[in-house]
Amino acid sequence: MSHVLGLELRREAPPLLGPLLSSFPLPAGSWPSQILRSNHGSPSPCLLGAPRKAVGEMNILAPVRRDRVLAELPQCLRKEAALHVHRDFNPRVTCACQEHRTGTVGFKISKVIVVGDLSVGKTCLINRFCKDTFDKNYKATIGVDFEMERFEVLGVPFSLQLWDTAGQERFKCIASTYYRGAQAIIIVFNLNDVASLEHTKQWLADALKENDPSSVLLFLVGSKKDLSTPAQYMLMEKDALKVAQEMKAEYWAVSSLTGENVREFFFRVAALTFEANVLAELEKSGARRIGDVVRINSDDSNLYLTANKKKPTCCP
Ligand SMILES: Nc1nc2c(ncn2[C@@H]2O[C@H](COP(=O)(O)OP(=O)(O)OP(=O)(O)O)[C@@H](O)[C@H]2O)c(=O)[nH]1
Ligand SMILES: [Mg+2]
Repeated sequence: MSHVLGLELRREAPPLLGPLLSSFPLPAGSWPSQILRSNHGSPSPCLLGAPRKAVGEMNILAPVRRDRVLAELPQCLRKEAALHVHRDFNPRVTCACQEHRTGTVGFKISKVIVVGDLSVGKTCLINRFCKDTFDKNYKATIGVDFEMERFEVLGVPFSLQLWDTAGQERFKCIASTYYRGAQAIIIVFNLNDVASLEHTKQWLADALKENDPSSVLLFLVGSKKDLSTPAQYMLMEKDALKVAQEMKAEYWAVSSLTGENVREFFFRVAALTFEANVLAELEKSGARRIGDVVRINSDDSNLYLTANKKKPTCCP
């Protein structure tokens, strides 16, 4: 155990999770073990002794919920700012799943970090998807929190660990120590606050310092859509699409209050992370054919991450 700025951290995963987490990167072996929140946007010392949410409590081995099963590729929101616009999963991925050649995918936890200004709605977004709840009162995240969400993609079990980070400047140093090893970065801004959109570039730069920009998947998410009129939304969307294109991120607009696009968005994150993971496994295992290259940062204006469109040899 150790204490970082008053937060108690467990240094080892429980034995049961050891093999599952062996490939899961964490800074210095640390695990956050509790959610610390205040009721008015500031830390409350009385909460420091609150019951801990241990890693062992994560619902990692429970059966996959029926509504977390993905048989088809969920589509992007806007073709102008999408990671790719293919209608279906990469055929090599579909084929590998049918033939049970997905390597460690299915036993691996993919790390997704959620960053953005304070109060943009990161925690509410995660809670809407994972718990189907919405809290209208602002409770600042202190440091980091996480939720585990299990999926079944093309018949293969797949888990996302969603890391909810603090947007408040004073907690940023704690949160940033958890950026490392992300497979996807979700940068959230408030659709009703243009400054929060401008700040997304800095959030991305900070998150990329700890990650490999060539392999991480980026999502730019506008929150609180329910608070914009259609006209206001259209104006903001124009700017947001531009920023997303510059970042090579996939653009989404959501409301955690109404639930609009929340499920669709996280399904898309799960599907694209899964697809990238299986392709990486195939590459590692040597199944990849010479010349069948995954291009990152493609010149194709719509496709930031795209695979060679030639038919694979393993499928008809
Ligand atoms: N109307 C509306 N309010 C929202 C929505 N999402 C979040 N909020 C409100 O915005 C406030 C901040 O939400 P949080 O999710 O706590 O924000 P956060 O980004 O996690 O903030 P930090 O933890 O400080 O970084 C809360 O009062 C929420 O109720 C939304 O979709 N619509
Ligand atoms: Mg929060």
